[in-house]
Amino acid sequence: MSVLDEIIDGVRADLAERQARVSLDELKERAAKAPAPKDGRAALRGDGVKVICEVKRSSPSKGALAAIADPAGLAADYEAGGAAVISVLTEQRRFGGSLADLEAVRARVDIPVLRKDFIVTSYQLWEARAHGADLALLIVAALDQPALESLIERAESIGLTPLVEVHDEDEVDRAVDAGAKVIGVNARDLKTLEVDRGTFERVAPEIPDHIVKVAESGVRGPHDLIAYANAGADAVLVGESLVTGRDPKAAVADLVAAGEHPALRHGRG
Ligand SMILES: O=P(O)(O)OC[C@@H](O)[C@@H](O)c1c[nH]c2ccccc12
Repeated sequence: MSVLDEIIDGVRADLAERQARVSLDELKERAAKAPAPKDGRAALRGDGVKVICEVKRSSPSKGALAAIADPAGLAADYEAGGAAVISVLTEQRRFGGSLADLEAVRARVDIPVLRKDFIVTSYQLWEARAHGADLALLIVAALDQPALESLIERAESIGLTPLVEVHDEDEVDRAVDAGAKVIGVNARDLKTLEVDRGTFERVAPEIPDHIVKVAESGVRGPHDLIAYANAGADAVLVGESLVTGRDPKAAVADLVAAGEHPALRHGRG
């Protein structure tokens, strides 16, 4: 059994417990009262490389990364540093996240917020919207093709922008066929947890121009952002190096400044 399968087993168990407590109708009522969704796709493409900053306490590969007593305060620092989108991990067992974190971040920042989790049913999309998310991650490796298609469609109908995550060329084809408009290439293989920073450069040429391209994982600082930008990334998603660093706001500002360098704009689509 791969790490991804193990994570999803845990996610399904926690999900069953929440479904027993909160009905879908209740979630839909809460979603109707949530702040109107912001355009996640528009936030990720424009002048310069956009930076998605993640609230991440732990990871399956490294265990505890940072205590993060105040996730909303961290998100506010990210926003002040120039982040385009905040990613909030809500998976509990391996990443130490929660829907409470999502809601706290939503209440504090004005930029779009991404629910980062292992989404396998539309119930989780309603949860995302009910707690104020504007985007939701859908991981191709975790879903069969009919499920991927229907979750993309459902996310859009709820007002969420799906960020569809891939790790190789075959998954790009599946994402494109399913109608993805924003694709994230994860440098980390969720089945083995290995990071290969060459993944984006290899896989991105398969992604059609009209689709927004996000390079995920492994960004240690501006040099990694520049490498991803030169390989065609519209945006990068950064977690670990921000939560483990001393000054997240300054670190984000350095990334944003690197991504706004005029030399990078040439040739990006
Ligand atoms: O901490 P990093 O290497 O900066 O990576 C962030 C993000 O890409 C990573 O957390 C991630 C990418 N895809 C995921 C899917 C599930 C959980 C986590 C992730």
